[in-house]
Amino acid sequence: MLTFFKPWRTGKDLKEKKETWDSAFLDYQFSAQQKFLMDNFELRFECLDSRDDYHAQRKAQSLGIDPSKLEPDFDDGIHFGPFKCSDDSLGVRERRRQLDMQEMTDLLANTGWTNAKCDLKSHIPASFDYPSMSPAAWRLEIAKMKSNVITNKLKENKDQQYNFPNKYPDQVEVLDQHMLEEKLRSNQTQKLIDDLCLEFSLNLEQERAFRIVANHAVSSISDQLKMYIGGMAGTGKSQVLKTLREFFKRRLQSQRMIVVAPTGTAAALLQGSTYHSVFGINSSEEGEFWKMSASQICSRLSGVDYVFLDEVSMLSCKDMYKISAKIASALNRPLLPFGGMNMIFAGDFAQLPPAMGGENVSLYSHTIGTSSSDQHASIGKYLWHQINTVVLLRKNCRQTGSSIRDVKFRQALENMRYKQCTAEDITLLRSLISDPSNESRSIDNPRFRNTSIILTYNKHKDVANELGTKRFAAETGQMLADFFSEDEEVVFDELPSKTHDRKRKRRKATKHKINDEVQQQLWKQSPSTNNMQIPATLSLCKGLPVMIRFNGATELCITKGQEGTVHGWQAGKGRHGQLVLKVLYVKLEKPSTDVQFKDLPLNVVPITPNTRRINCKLPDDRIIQISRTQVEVLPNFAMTDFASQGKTRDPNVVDIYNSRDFRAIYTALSRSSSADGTIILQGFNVNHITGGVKDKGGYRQELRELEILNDITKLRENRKLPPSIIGDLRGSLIQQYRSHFGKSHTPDELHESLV
Ligand SMILES: Nc1ncnc2c1ncn2[C@@H]1O[C@H](COP(=O)(O)OP(=O)(O)OP(=O)(O)O)[C@@H](O)[C@H]1O
Repeated sequence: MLTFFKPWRTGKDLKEKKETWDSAFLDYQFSAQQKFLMDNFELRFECLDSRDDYHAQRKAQSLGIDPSKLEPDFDDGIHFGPFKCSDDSLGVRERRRQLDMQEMTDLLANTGWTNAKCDLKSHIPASFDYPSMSPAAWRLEIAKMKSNVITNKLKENKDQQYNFPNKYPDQVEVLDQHMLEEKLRSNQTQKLIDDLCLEFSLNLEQERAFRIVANHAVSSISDQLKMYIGGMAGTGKSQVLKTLREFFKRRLQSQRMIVVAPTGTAAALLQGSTYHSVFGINSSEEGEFWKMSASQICSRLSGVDYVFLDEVSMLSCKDMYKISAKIASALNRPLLPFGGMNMIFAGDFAQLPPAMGGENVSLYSHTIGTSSSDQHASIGKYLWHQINTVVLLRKNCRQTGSSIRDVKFRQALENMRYKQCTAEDITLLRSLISDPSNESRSIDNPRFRNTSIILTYNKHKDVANELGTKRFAAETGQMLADFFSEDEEVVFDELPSKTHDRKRKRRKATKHKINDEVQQQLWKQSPSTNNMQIPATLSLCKGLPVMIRFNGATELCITKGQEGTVHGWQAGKGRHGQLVLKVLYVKLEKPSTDVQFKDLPLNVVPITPNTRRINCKLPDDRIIQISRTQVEVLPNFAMTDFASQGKTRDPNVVDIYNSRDFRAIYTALSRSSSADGTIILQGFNVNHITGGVKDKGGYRQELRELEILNDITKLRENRKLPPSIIGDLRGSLIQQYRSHFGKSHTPDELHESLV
């Protein structure tokens, strides 16, 4: 403070040789203004603490916790002191959570869903002699197999690679005989494109989307492709992807296209990877923490010309920026959007927005770009507006039934996208609600009772999983084995009361054994009480349906969202003498590719425990940070709407009573392929699906603009695009379109609620 406020040229001006700093400080007469400034010196650090609190609140929100009830010291454990916990001090939030869970328990019990009445003994796998390998040895084996798959892929890529003419004009390139044979090849290629359209029975729009990419891929000089394939759920966006994959495969160029998605579940469905793992982007929600250099990403992108990113609605503007920046830095082309890589985005904006931040951070958010606070998000939105080729698919290939109810169901879903359900739609949707008095339309019907339920909150998922597990054990005549987590308390160093350094110090953390009383409390807590949903206690039996909850090795289908059943396990004793899982063997359900581990049956994979640092809620509402070691799987009797996005499910059981808005309801219901294959567990909020999207400015504008871009793309493909409509950006294209066709002109297929 003296150096700041006392005039000085040498140290002696500040204090005499024998004087202490303290006495020099006390002797100096600071002015009132200086004292005021000194009082506020800690302001910055207080702001940083507030920022951390805010982040913690947002995290809590994602856990379904009311942030207004958060204690001010919800941070990272620093204020926490030694753990103490007592049963009789239930916190407000915990009490409410338990009430909510009880409601769901009662609801399921009243429908008869919890009663054991089938004989499922055939679901128990035969006993098997597992190789006696430690978890570490299995981890090594997984790493080895994963690296083999990657090496083989790279080798295949190298063998298949041949030089394509340079895509960038004004650059000289030596062409070989290979290029002279191009004409012959181009005829063969056109035949291949035609054949594939027939083989995959592509409809008109699907074919248009496929041809745009395929022709781009065979053209010797093409601009960077920046494309979006949209359309309502089930219109076959993934089908176009399948056709493209086959196209590249038949041309021995599989390496040219990679497929990525924002979540492990979506990626697993497409046999792709999360974009985090491919581009080395960290994500706490997906539990992915990558340290990848630009050269590593570059080697991953070697030979890749197309990136297909599905479920784009779940991407935030910031995510878009990160993806572009990573690709540009890996390819060393910082001046080009996405580093010049051809990008194909697919998805439906009527489905769920990003999990963290929702609509406000989505690609169509109206608030992004209006403040200077988040430039990355603004750049991300600008990048999204670089997409100038749009194909909107119209024909619903999922709900294809021709019965009157199916036609009505399709219409209701179509109207739901625009929050414009009619009275007739509501009547139809009400007829889908589970009816205990009608055996065929009850959730207790054998057709529906063994299907996992799509719902909104993780706490409700916990209830369904717990009750479903008990029921399954009873129906298979097995005892449940409880496997407990190994937890350690994470204690942070105290921060000095005054920070002299401008730089904020990172607090060191040390791990300590948790006392038995608190450990018992933690083991009773359900998975949704921690931010990564790692179960404290896993109750398992053989054949039990489970879902893998971490991205271990996408190449071996050990991916977050992959479904399977328990095949067997190796157990041991933990620090508290409790039963712990050493290895869980999971039989994969419909894996995207067969996985064969040595000495294990086909598609049985070993899952070993992971150690993660998590925020865990105690019954008295305090949030503590612990380090938990556990096998990351959960029973699969329910899943959240986020996990369901992209799936086709028949039958489809949904609980949309708590859905946040029309997009969540639409996502859950549109998984189904027929009206009769759909059961709604309880009622729904009619206001969520009626009233139109007039108040959803960004969403409405996005849909309108995509329709115009779709029209422009169609005109361009048919060579009917007026020459005045040129450009590379959404804004200018739409402006020229409007000035050519008139401001009030709208594409023919624009939904009436968007007019
Ligand atoms: N041209 C087609 N011919 C026959 N079946 C098709 C066709 N296109 C798609 N399907 C089928 O329709 C269903 C839905 O298709 P798909 O999953 O590709 O839709 P989507 O648009 O990606 O859906 P979502 O938005 O929900 O992810 C799938 O079962 C798929 O096999």
